[in-house]
Amino acid sequence: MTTLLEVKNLSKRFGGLQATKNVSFTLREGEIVGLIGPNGAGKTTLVNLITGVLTASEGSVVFRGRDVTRQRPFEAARSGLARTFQIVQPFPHMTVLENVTAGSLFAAGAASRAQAEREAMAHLEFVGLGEQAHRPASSLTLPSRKRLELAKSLAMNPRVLLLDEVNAGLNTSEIEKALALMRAIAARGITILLIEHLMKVVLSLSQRVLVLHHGELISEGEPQAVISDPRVVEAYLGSKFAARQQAQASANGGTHG
Ligand SMILES: Nc1ncnc2c1ncn2[C@@H]1O[C@H](COP(=O)(O)OP(=O)(O)OP(=O)(O)O)[C@@H](O)[C@H]1O
Repeated sequence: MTTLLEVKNLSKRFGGLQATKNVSFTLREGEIVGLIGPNGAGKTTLVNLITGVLTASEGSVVFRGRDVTRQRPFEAARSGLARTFQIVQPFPHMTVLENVTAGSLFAAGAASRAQAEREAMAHLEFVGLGEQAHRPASSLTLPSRKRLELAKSLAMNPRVLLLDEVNAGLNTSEIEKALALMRAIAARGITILLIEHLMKVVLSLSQRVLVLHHGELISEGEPQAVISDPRVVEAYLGSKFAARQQAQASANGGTHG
């Protein structure tokens, strides 16, 4: 699998606070990689560094073979590195459709406003917001705003999509729909880095998982190996989660064996 994104020794200090420290990892074409860790671990900071919202104190980001460490957010988006924001901020007075159309026009792929609108509508249908296209963005519920955020980033025609807690606040049936949506995005060939607190989502989607703690990458690998890593259990998952997983694994083993 081709390496798309290479993060090398990325560090960010805010005054005396080390938000990320020497973080290195790669994303390969077509992968879904989960990024987990406790609150304040540095996950959003990492996404901000990769997309040029923040400038790294040290380290580099290479995207499709090009050093993009110093690129600005709009350059990152146009180059195929799109992201969602944890705090969703649509243009409230614009309709849902207008919000996404702005993304299509900005990505410069659209030849005209009419084409941008057609593309935007397709993205809205894809994320399940087709029927709300003509409502003001401010009238959407939080889960729908998260879907709008997703449609806006898809309008950039990304190669890599960095998703920052797009599933927060969803109920059980909405989570099932969200899982299907993430899979459909991956099936389009888009590589996904998924910041996510819902372990059910992380475990069902990710081929690999990265774990940040106090700004450092403390574990990386296949999901099952990562969640049984004692450092991850101690720093993030807790012993109750580990015990539940173990019980579930032996129950499944019993069924199949
Ligand atoms: N602009 C900033 N200025 C100063 N400190 C910051 C800034 N942004 C983040 N931090 C600090 O950096 C650390 C990492 O924060 P970050 O938001 O990246 O964590 P996170 O893993 O995304 O957390 P959460 O799961 O709560 O979203 C925190 O201690 C946070 O307070």
